[in-house]
Amino acid sequence: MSDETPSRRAAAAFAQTTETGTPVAFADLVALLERIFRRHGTSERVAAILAENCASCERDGSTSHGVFRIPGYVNSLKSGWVDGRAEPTVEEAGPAFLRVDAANGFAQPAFLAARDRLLEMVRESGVAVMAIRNSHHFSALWPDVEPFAREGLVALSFVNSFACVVPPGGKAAVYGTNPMAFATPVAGGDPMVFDQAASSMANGDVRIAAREGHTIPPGSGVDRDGKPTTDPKAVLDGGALLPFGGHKGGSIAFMIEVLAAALTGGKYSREVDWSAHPGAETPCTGQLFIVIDPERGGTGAFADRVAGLIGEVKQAGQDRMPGERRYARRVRTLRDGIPLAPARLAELRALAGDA
Ligand SMILES: NC(=O)C1=CN([C@@H]2O[C@H](COP(=O)(O)OP(=O)(O)OC[C@H]3O[C@@H](n4cnc5c(N)ncnc54)[C@H](OP(=O)(O)O)[C@@H]3O)[C@@H](O)[C@H]2O)C=CC1
Ligand SMILES: O=C([O-])C1=[NH+]CCC1
Repeated sequence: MSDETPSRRAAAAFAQTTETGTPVAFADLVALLERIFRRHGTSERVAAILAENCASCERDGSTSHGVFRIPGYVNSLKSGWVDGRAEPTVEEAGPAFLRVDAANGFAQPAFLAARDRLLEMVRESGVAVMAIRNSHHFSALWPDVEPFAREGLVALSFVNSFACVVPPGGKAAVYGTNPMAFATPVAGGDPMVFDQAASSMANGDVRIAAREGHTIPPGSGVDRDGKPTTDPKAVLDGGALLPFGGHKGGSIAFMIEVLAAALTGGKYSREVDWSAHPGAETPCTGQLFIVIDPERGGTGAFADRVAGLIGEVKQAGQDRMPGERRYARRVRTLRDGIPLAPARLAELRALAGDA
């Protein structure tokens, strides 16, 4: 399998340093992360949800949003920027529209608080929308959407983040790295899930590249003077990323600001102001879900048709579909343990207060 996206190359470079680390069983990693979250002020429920989510990212090799992010979660909690005990409120805005106020808490517990009702709405109406606001999303999106596809549904999700991406030709960062994810059932196989930033790279991968001393690919970002740079530190220090694919990625970043912020009542990436909370890292914005029952299309063969299309794509020469790398790593790490660099493991144990 080739891994040619710039951010995947950066993540792979990071992953290589951890592949040789201490193998940790998935359940043990979840338990360790849960202790960290509880120790830093989240409720038991929030700790369990975030620990499972973050450990799943590490298990699947989504390293830009795995345990690398734990100090960021902790710093946001310590700074008082995010409420680890927030109680989301769920409101019905119509027969197929849920509005969720995450109350300055994390996005995943807010999402899970409304998920069962969303599923009922999809079964009743064939489609339903969940609009979450005042939510901190600091993770990958695939853990949110993959389970829908395993339940036979098509799901889309969009999140905006904090201003660190300039519009094409622009000088000021307006957009976040703004990921979107899509998940569909596939007959006889795992769901096809793609989950990608609207920027050339995720901010997390730029930070990993800076920490590991790697350059980033040409065309990924600009420095504080708007000049192209391959130095990740210049991007982080007053510079910015570019959207992927020029104006086309710029339009997707724009759409995601509209769907995840304007529509939900969350903040635009540009409006995120954490200056009063030094150390905070989790952007407080919004998230939109659209979930569809594909059986309402009436073909009776939806998942077979998708499987057929994937067959044709591969026959035409694409060596793998999005998600397949993650699934392969999931099998491997559930069997052999998740390799963690000893220094990283020690850091996590210290954050958990382990002796
Ligand atoms: N919460 C937030 O605000 C943000 C979160 N993120 C998260 O960061 C993560 C990384 O984003 P990004 O760097 O854009 O992702 P990548 O470019 O690494 O990957 C994007 C998608 O393309 C797939 N893919 C990668 N290489 C190939 C290939 N050679 N052939 C076919 N498919 C391929 C990946 O599948 P696979 O996973 O199987 O490799 C993935 O679904 C995402 O999970 C995203 O949600 C990003 C920005 C902000
Ligand atoms: O990697 C990224 O771009 C981000 N992850 C969470 C907020 C932004």
